[in-house]
Amino acid sequence: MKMPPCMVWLPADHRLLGDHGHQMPFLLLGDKYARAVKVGVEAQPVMFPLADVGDIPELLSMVDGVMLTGSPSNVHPSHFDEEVADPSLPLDPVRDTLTLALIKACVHEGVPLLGICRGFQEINVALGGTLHQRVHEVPGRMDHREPKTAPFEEQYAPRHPIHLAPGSVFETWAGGPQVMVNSLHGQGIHRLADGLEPMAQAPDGQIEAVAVRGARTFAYAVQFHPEWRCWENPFYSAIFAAFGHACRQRRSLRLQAADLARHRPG
Ligand SMILES: N[C@@H](CCC(=O)NCCCC(=O)O)C(=O)O
Repeated sequence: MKMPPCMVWLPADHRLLGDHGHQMPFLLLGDKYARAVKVGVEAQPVMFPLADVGDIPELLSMVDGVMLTGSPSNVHPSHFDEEVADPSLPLDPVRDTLTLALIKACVHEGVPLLGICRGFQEINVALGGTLHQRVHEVPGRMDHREPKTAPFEEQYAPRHPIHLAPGSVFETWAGGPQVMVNSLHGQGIHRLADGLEPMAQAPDGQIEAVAVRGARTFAYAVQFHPEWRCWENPFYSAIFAAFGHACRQRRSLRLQAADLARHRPG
């Protein structure tokens, strides 16, 4: 019997699109994230448009993993008891409401979870941590933002090294103690949530990868963008391959549970 594809949930961004003053709300998912799931994870990306917090238990029972994508929008600072530092930057409160609850559910239920950039920041905030709203204005920190007017190949090019926790899976995936990564973020971890363990740091000390302490399955997040042409980068592709392995493990358990339920008498 052909196994059904692994299903990975990528929550949508919410943006107003349009011109001439007429804008409509859209639900968006970046192609490169969906493609990284398709090619790197070998799974089917699903978005569940308009999903809300009450839908999480049922929708989680239908998927094998959750991937929280990057986004130009920032996590609303009210979630870490701050005022908005730069009102010119986009926010996405609808996404915040869903993802912050979804993260807790994934950790509680043991659903494989991968956070990328904004997703990395959401995981830290959901578990009680805080963010620098403008890393580049923090004394001693580099400017981690991308050159916005440069071609995408330059924006997503390797920008700085990260030093990996000795003996960690990240060191294994990288094949050594440090590796170059891209960098496209203005926000970053300030206070690390107690439930997270740092896995990598930039030369200026900025945390660049974390693991959920005591997780029963894959539960990692990265500040950089491994989805960018992941099939061309052994480190990036190793992250998605490990995520895919965890998703397939969950799929087997899910299908076994469904089979038992079907054959349960009465
Ligand atoms: N807005 C946050 C997160 C930055 C982020 O996710 N950048 C990527 C945006 C484009 C893409 O999806 O690749 C911050 O500024 O720190």
